[in-house]
Amino acid sequence: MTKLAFTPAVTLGDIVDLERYPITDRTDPAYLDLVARSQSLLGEEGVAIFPGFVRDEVVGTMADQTLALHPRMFHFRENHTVYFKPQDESVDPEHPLRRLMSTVKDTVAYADIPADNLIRQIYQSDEVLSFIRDVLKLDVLYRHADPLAALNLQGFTAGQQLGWHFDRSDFSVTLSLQAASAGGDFEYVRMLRNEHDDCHDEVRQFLDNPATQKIEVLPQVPGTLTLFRGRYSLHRVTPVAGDTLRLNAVLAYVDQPNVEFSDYARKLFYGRTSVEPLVQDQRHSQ
Ligand SMILES: O=C(O)CCC(=O)C(=O)O
Ligand SMILES: [Fe+2]
Repeated sequence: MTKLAFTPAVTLGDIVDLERYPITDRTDPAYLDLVARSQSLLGEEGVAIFPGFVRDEVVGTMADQTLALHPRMFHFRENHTVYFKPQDESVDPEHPLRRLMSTVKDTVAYADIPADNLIRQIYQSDEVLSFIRDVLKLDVLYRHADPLAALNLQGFTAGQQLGWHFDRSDFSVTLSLQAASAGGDFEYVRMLRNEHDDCHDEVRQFLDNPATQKIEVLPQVPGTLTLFRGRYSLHRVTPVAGDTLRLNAVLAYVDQPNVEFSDYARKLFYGRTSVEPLVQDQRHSQ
């Protein structure tokens, strides 16, 4: 794959395939058609994917820039319930309110992503923000204001994974940068709970025997932008195998301005509460 050397004059059109995704003109009939199709996909399937959103020759550079940060990533390891609620010790051990899933991944906080990383250009783009807002049918959408959580890069090495969970947010936006040689697929079960019911019985049945539900799979194709509604659809990233890391970016957008993480959440996800970089020893301490 040819690599694009970084120059400060790189424009959005050098990075995003604007012929395929004409997001710079929100009155273009092709744009309106793209948004309408994506809105119905997201409504019906809970997911809308945009393959080739980032041009092939650029995504390799983004993967290299991410890989260069790997030694500085925070090693995140947490056992959690699928609901991310504290374990309920009063129910039996196999109950989903007590059963623990394992998540292990390496993360780069926003503050640690160098200014010349091309992923910043996508996150800072107002055109990308408006496109996502239009597909989500929202009147307003903001970049996350947290200096650590706004934009993250993730790396999954062999054995690392994201355990089954429901998101605490209505939607997520991710960009795949590199696929693992094996594993690292995104799997989901559509609408396994709903607004009114956490569906403990169905979730328990599924965890006991995954064949009780239809599992859909999104293989990771570099350059693909994914919008996913994960609050009610159970999902995970399967354990990575082999030497090639699964790399992606998580772009955090919210429907309110000035949203920041609590100190507790910062410490949990990034190992620190301030924007100052971690000292080496703390990064891979677990
Ligand atoms: O890495 C991914 O593809 C999904 C991430 C995810 O589900 C999450 O961060 O909640
Ligand atoms: Fe998730």
